[in-house]
Amino acid sequence: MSVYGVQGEDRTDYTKAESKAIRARSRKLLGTLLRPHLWRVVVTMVLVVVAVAANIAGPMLIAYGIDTGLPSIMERADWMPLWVATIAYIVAAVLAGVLMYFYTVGIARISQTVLFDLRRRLFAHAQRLSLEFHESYTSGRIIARQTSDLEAIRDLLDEGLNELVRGVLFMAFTGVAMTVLDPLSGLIIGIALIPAIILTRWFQVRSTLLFRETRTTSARMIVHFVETMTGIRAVKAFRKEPANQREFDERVDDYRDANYRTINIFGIYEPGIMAIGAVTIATLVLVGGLRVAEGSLQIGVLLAIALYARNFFQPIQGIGMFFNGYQSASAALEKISGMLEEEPTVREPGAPKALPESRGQIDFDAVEFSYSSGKVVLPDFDLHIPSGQTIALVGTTGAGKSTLAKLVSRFYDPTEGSVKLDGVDLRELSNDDLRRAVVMVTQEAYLFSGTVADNIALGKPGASDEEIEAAARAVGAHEFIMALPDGYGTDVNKRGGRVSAGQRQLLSFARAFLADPRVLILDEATASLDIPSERLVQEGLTTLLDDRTAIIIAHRLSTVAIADRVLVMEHGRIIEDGSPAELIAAGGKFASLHRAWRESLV
Ligand SMILES: Nc1ncnc2c1ncn2[C@@H]1O[C@H](COP(=O)(O)OP(=O)(O)OP(=O)(O)O)[C@@H](O)[C@H]1O
Repeated sequence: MSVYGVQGEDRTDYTKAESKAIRARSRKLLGTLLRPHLWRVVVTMVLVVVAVAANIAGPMLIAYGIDTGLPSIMERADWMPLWVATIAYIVAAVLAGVLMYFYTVGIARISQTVLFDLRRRLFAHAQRLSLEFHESYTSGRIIARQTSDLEAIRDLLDEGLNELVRGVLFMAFTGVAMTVLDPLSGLIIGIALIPAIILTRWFQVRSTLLFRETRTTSARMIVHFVETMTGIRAVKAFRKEPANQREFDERVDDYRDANYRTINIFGIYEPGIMAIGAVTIATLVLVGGLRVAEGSLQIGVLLAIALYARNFFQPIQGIGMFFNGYQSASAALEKISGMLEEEPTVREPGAPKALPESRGQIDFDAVEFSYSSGKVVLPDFDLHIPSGQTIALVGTTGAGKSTLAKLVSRFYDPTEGSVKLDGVDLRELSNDDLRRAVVMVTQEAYLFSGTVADNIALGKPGASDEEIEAAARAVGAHEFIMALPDGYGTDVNKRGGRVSAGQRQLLSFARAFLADPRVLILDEATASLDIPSERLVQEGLTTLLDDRTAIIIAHRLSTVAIADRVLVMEHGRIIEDGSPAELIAAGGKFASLHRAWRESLV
């Protein structure tokens, strides 16, 4: 099994070599994200080192003030050392504050820029990837990459990393300062660090497991909720409410238990660290106090040691938490880097060929096609469509009609052979030329947020209002548009702007009319249309098909009447090919379909 791209995203049984490859991929991504900010990273690191050092100087200055400043006042009435200590203390505090501000702002700027860059890259990449990718990688997963995964990385960059850097520096500097002031105290704090590390390690291992459990139980709870609500009609129709409620209760129960357990370990960890801190301070004060009494330690030093020790263990919790954030962020980064590793299967050529002036002749030359699953959908396909012809594709479900349409619009490339438009292999055309020449109107007739006019104008960016209206008139959409609250300016997502399925279809016809492609592919949606809307759509269709090559995946036999030629497909092959009249006369498959349809009308 491979770990390339998003494959194996759900696997947990990676071999060592595979894990290494995945980690290397994440590191590489992180590298490319951070490299442009390298100097800024260095500057912020210098800032934080100096800020923490200035902060650490405080207790030492207090020790100096007490041990040197006070005796010199009492013995020589010399106030100078105390003044020096006080002013230095203030300067150090202000310096630490100011530098910490610049560090915080600097690190936030880096992390925000990195996140911005990553978000943009992900979006651009997801749009660039071929339809093949999107047909197998669900939109839910892409959304998770763009939301929860990026949030995990954001949490780490904004909070976790900051706490780690400050915490580690603070502890290291404090340890050094204590050792310099009094080596014995340094040794004591060093010894106290051992149980603190053991406890933190225990917390880290437990909390990783528990956080994972909270995430899983919460996801299971949400999935059940979403499933119930999206299927609420079926739930009510089949009286599934009590069963669903029971299941939901169980999942909430699991989630609650997981949360209890998490809170429980926090309840042990935090007081545990506090207790270690308290025992350490007590020991330091006791040992230090005895030595002060003995005269081998100055009182100011003892005070500084106590001040240091009081804050010493504070950052350790943040450092422990960092590793949790780190784990979810690195899992997120692994998934994101996997998606970014995917390459479009349909690529634009480096040196595209120009499309000759012509009106859309299509040729399938010895085309063989299979989806990545390996099943051959079109085994050996030859087809010549002269320009201007209107083709109706008919056939049983799964025969390969949509596949053929997807090959003409180059959403996929053939496995063998070639598909040509006006004599040029589609693989040699630029995306711009191809999209201008071939337009596919899908069943869903998707409307984007914006006005009716915006939606029609998608066919030809920058189209004038007159052009938009002319297109709408041509396909017979003008009347219903004028009846909308704001006419062409109606927002399609607002109440009142809601359009019916048939009207949506007409809007997508107007869009295609405005685009004026050489080749139009139409996956005709029918089920949702009533007879008057169907008639409306039929009229729009006739205008739309004029003067261009058209391939209609015909679910309705009434559409077939306007076709010049009918292709009947079965198992990826054309089994009948001719004008509607010829095929009816020949008495084959199409004739019997046609007969059944005529009978159903009576
Ligand atoms: N994205 C895909 N990945 C793998 N196999 C696919 C994919 N899309 C379609 N197929 C398979 O290819 C075959 C042809 O499908 P296609 O959608 O072209 O049929 P169709 O004739 O358009 O059917 P319908 O009338 O039901 O839309 C089917 O067996 C289907 O299972």
